[in-house]
Amino acid sequence: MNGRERPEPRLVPHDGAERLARDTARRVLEVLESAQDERGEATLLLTGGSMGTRVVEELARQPEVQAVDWSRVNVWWSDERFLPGADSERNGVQAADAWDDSLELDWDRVHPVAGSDEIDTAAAAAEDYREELAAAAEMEGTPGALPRFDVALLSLGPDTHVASLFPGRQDVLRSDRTVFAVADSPKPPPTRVTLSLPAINSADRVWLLVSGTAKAGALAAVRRPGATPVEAPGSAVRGVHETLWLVTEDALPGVPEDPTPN
Ligand SMILES: O=C(O)[C@H](O)[C@@H](O)[C@H](O)[C@H](O)COP(=O)(O)O
Repeated sequence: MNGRERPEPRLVPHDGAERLARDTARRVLEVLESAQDERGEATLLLTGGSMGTRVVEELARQPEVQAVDWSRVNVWWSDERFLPGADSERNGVQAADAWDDSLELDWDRVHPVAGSDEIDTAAAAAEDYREELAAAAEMEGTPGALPRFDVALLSLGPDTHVASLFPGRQDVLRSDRTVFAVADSPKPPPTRVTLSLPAINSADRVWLLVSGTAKAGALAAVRRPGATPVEAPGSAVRGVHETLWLVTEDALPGVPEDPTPN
């Protein structure tokens, strides 16, 4: 494999959403533990949506939770809904509500996107997040404008969107900024802040969660050979070292080509 090639996505079917959330939480814990063993800290890029939140809820329930030093875990979001900071529809607020207090984070290492009551516009919130990411990269000595993400969790939308990168929009292809504002989102609320596709794809591992029959069409679309990022943004996510499509069996139309039972 040369430096620019990335492994193809690996499809991992699961028997139901509960198993998917639990097994993903265990995978996350394993990655965080080995990142901390390697360099003393670990960095998680979280997603919004119901599946991302379920995975967060499951973390504290796994035996492996003890192996992670939560005070040395950095947390970022791949997208945020531009709403007041405490709004319960914010991805950061939903994750904080799902977070078990026994996992004692250092809140200085948790990086929510600025809320609409803290900063004037989504564009300004995006710029602020861009700067915060770049400052973290500089502090840890990672070249470029992004810190090292050990794992990016994403959840596939029914229209194939990931984070706030929606199909049919050219901003899916943006590479001029690591973070930008999104207007007129088809999924409410309309105004959002998102990491760009290349920023998400800078993660060592990208894991795409796909749960339920309602996502079957979207999964088929991202698996279609030749799918383009604009047609199906979920098809274009690739981690540097690993991409997993962590799916429930009911999102699969039939027997997968190369199933890796879990
Ligand atoms: O802010 C958001 O809504 C998201 O980050 C979005 O990309 C979400 O992750 C998907 O729409 C899947 O959401 P579900 O897991 O709820 O289906």
